[in-house]
Amino acid sequence: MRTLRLALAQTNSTVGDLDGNAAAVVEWTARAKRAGAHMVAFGEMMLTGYPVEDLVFRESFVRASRQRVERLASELAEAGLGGIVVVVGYLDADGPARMDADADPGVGPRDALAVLHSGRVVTRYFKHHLPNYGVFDEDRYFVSGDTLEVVRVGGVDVAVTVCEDIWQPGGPFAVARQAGVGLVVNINASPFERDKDDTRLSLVKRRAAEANATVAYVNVIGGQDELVFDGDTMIVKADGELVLRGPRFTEELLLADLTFDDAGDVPEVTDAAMAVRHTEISGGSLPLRRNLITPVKTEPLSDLAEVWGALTLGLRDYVDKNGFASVLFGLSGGIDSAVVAALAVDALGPDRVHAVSNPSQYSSQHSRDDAADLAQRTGLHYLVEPIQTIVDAYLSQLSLSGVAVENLQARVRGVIWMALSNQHGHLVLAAGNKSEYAVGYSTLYGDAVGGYAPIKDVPKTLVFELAKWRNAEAKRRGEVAPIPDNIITKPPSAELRPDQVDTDSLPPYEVLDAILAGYVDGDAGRDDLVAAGHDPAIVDRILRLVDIAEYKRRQSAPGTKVTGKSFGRDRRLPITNRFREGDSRA
Ligand SMILES: Nc1ncnc2c1ncn2[C@@H]1O[C@H](COP(=O)(O)OP(=O)(O)OC[C@H]2O[C@@H]([n+]3cccc(C(=O)O)c3)[C@H](O)[C@@H]2O)[C@@H](O)[C@H]1O
Ligand SMILES: Nc1ncnc2c1ncn2[C@@H]1O[C@H](COP(=O)(O)OP(=O)(O)OP(=O)(O)O)[C@@H](O)[C@H]1O
Ligand SMILES: NC(=O)CC[C@H](N)C(=O)O
Repeated sequence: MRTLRLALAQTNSTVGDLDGNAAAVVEWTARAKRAGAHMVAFGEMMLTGYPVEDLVFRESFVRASRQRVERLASELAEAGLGGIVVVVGYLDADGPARMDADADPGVGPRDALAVLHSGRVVTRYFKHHLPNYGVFDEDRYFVSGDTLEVVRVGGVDVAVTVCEDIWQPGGPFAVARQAGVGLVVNINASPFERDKDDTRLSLVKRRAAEANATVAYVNVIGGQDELVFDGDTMIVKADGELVLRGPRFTEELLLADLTFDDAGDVPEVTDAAMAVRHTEISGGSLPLRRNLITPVKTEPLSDLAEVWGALTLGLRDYVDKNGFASVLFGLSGGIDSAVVAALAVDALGPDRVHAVSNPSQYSSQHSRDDAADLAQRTGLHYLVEPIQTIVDAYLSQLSLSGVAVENLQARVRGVIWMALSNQHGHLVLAAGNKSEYAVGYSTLYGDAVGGYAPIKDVPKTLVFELAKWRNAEAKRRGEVAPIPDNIITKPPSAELRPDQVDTDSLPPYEVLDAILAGYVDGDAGRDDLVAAGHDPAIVDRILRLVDIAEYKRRQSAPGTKVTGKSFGRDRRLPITNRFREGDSRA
């Protein structure tokens, strides 16, 4: 029997920061070595960050990545870490991108993995299955690898694979079984989506059974524009036993001692879906420290806790990775900006959060009081900048009425936030939720301004649930609840005209969100929604609102994806579009 002490480094990388990411690999490898690990695996594209999008088309970037991985191998050896096997994701290419008309279809950019040892790149593996759905566009960028890489480490045969390789049957995992490997390492950049942890665990179990091997699944964490990576690193044995499960949303080095039969002679694999290449790093048993490793088994998070974790990490990383010291937003005393405030304080600490109350003649006293109360509870910086004199100055010059006057108020607020941003360098946050983005219920260049929209993918009904959950969480921890109860219980209102409430223009949010879940997230048609029991007149009205608001969404700030289908890359629709649901009915 052979024992391999495996380390899985669940780390946070930054797109384009090759030196910073390489330094993190050296630092975490040193930690793995101190813990007595023989092998350490990092996430997909750890060296470049993920996804690098059209940077793939720049030869200079590809070259920088290729050179950096070679240099990383020597830096590890220079740091006395050459004896540990390091598996790390990076961008490679063995030919020009396919957008080049003369490109050979068999070569091009590769979503690659390098195995580093003794100061050099011992071998490379190119991702076989390329995801090309939802937020992924890998057929645009990469050429699929066709060779499974097996490295022998301490007499154990280890196959290495990349992310999507584990999501599809019949690929590298089936070939790994034919190659008789003991362990399959799968390195990931798998973005968060509600309930994805349940999907992942059963997926890893299925692939472990398919490979008849232990599977080590390592995922990155961190925010990258609209995506947030949630970790959930795990090890599962061939029989489905869960050996280790890492935390969500935090960096962690996870360790396990894994026992295998001797690898013996290399089996000949013929007639497999992929070729198999073997590289021997060390055939003899590796020395094992006597200290016992008890692998971590993190308990799953509740649904709301994981959404909150994703939203705070997505916001924090957007702010930090883009170099902002602070954020600013309008705090109305309504539920949306209250939840954004609580998230921002959790993500950044109250000292980096600035909220502005901009009362107008229609702002109720309770909204002003609720905003001030929230500021006091959370300790964020709070400023009151009334807008009425500025609105009146516009109205004295322009003859406006109705929605134009409503929108003017929202726009004056937007101008104030952007002026404060320009003056003090705060990132402006847009407080709109997914239901509002869906139906266009926001003012362009008004409350929709901002560089980041933290709850853009959170339907209004979920905004309420999160507010209640966050307050209950505070109570459980013996802390002050951040959101005043009145904000949660009062009816939502834009307060842009006397006695306005959201239900003047929209159906109740429970009804709206159920229709949006079908139409936006599920791509259901009008007839499917009516057949599902929704009121036909409401369906017709909502679908029309969604269709004609495409132009607003296209101009909107990015925000953290938490649902199966977020606005943006997940859902791409033409702005100029005359198709209306129902038009094609016979
Ligand atoms: N296809 C297209 N492509 C490009 N631009 C297009 C366009 N169609 C209209 N436009 C432009 O967009 C303008 C209309 O958009 P916009 O100015 O935003 O105005 P609009 O959508 O007409 O009104 C904003 C709505 O949002 C509601 N609101 C505002 C603020 C906060 C809240 C809340 O509670 O969260 C709700 C408000 O009550 C009102 O119903 C047009 O005047 C035109 O300039
Ligand atoms: N009086 C105000 N002071 C500061 N910001 C405001 C004010 N009114 C609106 N805003 C900003 O405009 C955004 C949209 O306003 P709106 O009133 O629709 O949202 P809300 O008050 O957060 O939530 P809801 O009205 O849905 O309960 C707010 O989230 C807030 O950022
Ligand atoms: N980077 C990838 O290949 C990710 C795709 C995969 N289906 C996931 O969401 O985890």
